[in-house]
Amino acid sequence: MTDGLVLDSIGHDYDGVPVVKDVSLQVRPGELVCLLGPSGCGKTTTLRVAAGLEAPRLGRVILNGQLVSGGGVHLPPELRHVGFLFQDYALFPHLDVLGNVTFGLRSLSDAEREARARQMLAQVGMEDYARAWPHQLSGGQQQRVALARALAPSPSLMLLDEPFSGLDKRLRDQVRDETLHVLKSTRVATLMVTHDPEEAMFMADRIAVMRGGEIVQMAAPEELYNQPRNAFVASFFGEVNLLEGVVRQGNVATALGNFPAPGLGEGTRAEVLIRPEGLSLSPAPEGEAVVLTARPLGRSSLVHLRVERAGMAPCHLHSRLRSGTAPAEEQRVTIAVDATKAFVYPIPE
Ligand SMILES: Nc1ncnc2c1ncn2[C@@H]1O[C@H](COP(=O)(O)OP(=O)(O)OP(=O)(O)O)[C@@H](O)[C@H]1O
Repeated sequence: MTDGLVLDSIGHDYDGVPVVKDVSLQVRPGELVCLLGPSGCGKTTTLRVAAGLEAPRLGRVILNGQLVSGGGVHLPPELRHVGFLFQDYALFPHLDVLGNVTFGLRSLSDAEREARARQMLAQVGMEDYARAWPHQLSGGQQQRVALARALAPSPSLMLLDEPFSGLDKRLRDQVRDETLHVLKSTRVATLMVTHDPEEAMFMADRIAVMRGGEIVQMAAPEELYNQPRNAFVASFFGEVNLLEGVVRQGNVATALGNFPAPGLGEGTRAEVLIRPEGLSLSPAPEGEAVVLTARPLGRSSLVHLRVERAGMAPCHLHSRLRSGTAPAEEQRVTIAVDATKAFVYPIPE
């Protein structure tokens, strides 16, 4: 038996238009997995399938070893033992905080319900607000109560859909941090939808990057950043410099020199993506690049470069350097490339 959530070859469409295509993933107890991708790529539909709000057209959903969707079975959400946290926290306005958190604890005695609810409120730092009304709470406080309410029945799976997008930036960072710690301490399996790569990297043990209804790559954040499978994933996780060329004898020739292109055939058009922090600069009167501007951005500086190499079209690149180490404007420099921050992919025909 596999604990946690298993989505096995899920396919779903609306009015005959496929929006989720052959999605398989697993979320283990104690693990937080993010579905990440641009608007309309099928993240929410995948989450709704896991919740039981949609019956998938293809594939199976298995929760703690029990088949809950597929093969003629479809268990409704209320029988799945799943906790929800969505963007609009939707606390019940006619119940106070304690009433909201005890709401889902039907099978316990009154005293047990209250004890459990108070325990959950303490876990999210809201024990002093048990008798407050939702409208008296800030957005962040409402979100914490919603988290306590969702976790109170000890669900076997938590589903979060853009849960922080209604909060302003400073509050969002704080609530995100608290939510991560509470989820981790309860060891509940969690599947979360976000379109924000930074948020996914902050929250997730593993991220499933989606595009056009499919999972393009699923891995730990570090692996996605350092070993992206294609140009879409590489550029989704941060700025990249883009150079193009044609493969000759196993290399792509660019304005920054040759890059190995293992596995790509002679004459293949290829793109080289290099993260700005992968370009380091040394002042040199005969250098191939000139500094256009250098902008301090807190801990780092972003240097704009114009690269001129004989026989190649000039190109504009960005280098990100430790603050205080940027060369002066109009300085000539040579560029060294950190090969671990450069990625070569064939350009699709
Ligand atoms: N109930 C529905 N009926 C018809 N089409 C729908 C329905 N729900 C979603 N869609 C469409 O299915 C596609 C996938 O939507 P989904 O909400 O799963 O994507 P998403 O990645 O979560 O995007 P977003 O971040 O914008 O919510 C979109 O093209 C959307 O317009």
